[in-house]
Amino acid sequence: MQKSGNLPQNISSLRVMPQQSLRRLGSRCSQIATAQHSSPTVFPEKRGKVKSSRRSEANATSGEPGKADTQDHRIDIGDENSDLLGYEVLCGKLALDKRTTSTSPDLQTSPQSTNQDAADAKLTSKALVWGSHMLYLDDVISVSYNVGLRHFTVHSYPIQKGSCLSCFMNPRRNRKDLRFLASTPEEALQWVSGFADQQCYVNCLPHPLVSSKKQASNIVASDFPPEQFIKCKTPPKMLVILNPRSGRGRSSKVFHGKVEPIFKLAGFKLEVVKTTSAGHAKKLASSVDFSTCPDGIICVGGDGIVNEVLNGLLSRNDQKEAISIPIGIIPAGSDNSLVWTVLGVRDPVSAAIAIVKVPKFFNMEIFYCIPSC
Ligand SMILES: Nc1ncnc2c1ncn2[C@@H]1O[C@H](COP(=O)(O)OP(=O)(O)OP(=O)(O)O)[C@@H](O)[C@H]1O
Repeated sequence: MQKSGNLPQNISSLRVMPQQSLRRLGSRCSQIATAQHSSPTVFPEKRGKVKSSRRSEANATSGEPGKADTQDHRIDIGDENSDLLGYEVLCGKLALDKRTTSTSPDLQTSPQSTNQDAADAKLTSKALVWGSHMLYLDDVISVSYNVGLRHFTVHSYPIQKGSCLSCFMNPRRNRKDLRFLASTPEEALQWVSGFADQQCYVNCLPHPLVSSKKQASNIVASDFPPEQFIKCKTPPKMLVILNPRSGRGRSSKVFHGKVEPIFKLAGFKLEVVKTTSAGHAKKLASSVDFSTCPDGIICVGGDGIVNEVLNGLLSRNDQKEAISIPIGIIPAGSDNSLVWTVLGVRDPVSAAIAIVKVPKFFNMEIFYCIPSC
C-alpha cells in the first residue's frame, strides 16, 4: 500500500501488499498454508468446487464461528487462472469478537475476545479471509472505526444460504456486523485503511446508527487522526422520491426499515420526498435543482413512480443534463417489472446494495443510444 510510509513506525506484524503487485494467489496459498498448524489451509480449487467456498462464506457469516471449525479448514480459492479472491492487500492477525454477529452496533469490545483468539487474516481486493472464514467485499457496505481503539466493525449483507433457484429469484440478504480486534490501534487503523483502499466506505465517528451519547464514552484520544491515513470516498448526495401508496402502502416501511440503513451505513446523503398525489413525482423531477442532488435520483415504489420521474425529466428545458442524471430504483411496488427488466434486481435490499456498491443506475441516455447501436 502506497501510504504505508506514512504509518506509525511500530506496525511490524502486518504485511502490506503494494496494489500494483498483482501476484497470483496460487503463490500466496503456500505461505498461508505453512504459517501455522492451527491456521487454515488454503487449497487450489478443484474445478466445480465454487460451492464449497460459498459454504465457507455462509459459515463465516452465520454468527456461529465454531460451526465452521467443526468442518474442514479449507477455503477454495480457485485454480491458477481464477480470480476468486483478487490480489492480496494486507495480511496479519485478527480476532473476531464473538458477540458481533448481531445487527446491534454496540461499541464495547467483548472481554472474551483476546489476542489468543486471533487468526491469520488477509484482505484481498475481493474478500476478507480470517481463519477458515471469508467475506466477499461485494457484500460489505462499510466499516465503522473509532479512533484509537483496537477494534473496527465490518457492516455486511451476505446472501443467505438457499436453493439456487430461490437465490436467483429472490436472494435473501441479512445484515451482519462483524467486529474485529487487531493487535494494536495502529494495526486496526491499517486494516481500516485497507478497506478504504478497496472502495469500502469508512464511517469514523460518529457512527451512523449509534447515539452520539453512547459513542462519546468510547472515544479514545489518538495520535493518529484517521483522515491522515484513510482515503474516504466522498459520500453521494441524492434525492429520493418515494410513493407511500406503492406496494399496497408498504413502501415507506420497506424503505425506512430495510433500505435506508444501507444508505446510512454507506454514508449517502439523502433528501427523501414522499409524494402526496398522482403527478407529484413528475412535478418534482421536472423542477428539481440538480445541484441539490448531483449524484442522482432514487425512485422508491413501482413502475408508475419511475414512469412519472422519467416523464418529468423529459419535460425539462435542460434536457441534456436531465437525460444524463443517474436514476436508481428501489422496488417497493406491487409488480416491479421495470426494475427487474432494466437493472436485473427484484428485492429492495439487493437493489440498495447494487446502488451503493456497483453503483447500478441507468439514465435516459440508454434510450437515446438504441437507434445508433
Ligand atoms: N401519494 C400518492 N397517492 C396516490 N397515488 C399516488 C401517490 N403517489 C403516486 N401515486 C400514483 O400511484 C401510481 C402507482 O404507483 P406505483 O407504480 O409506484 O406503485 P404500485 O402500483 O404499487 O406498483 P406497480 O406499478 O409495480 O404495480 C403511480 O402511477 C402514481 O401516479
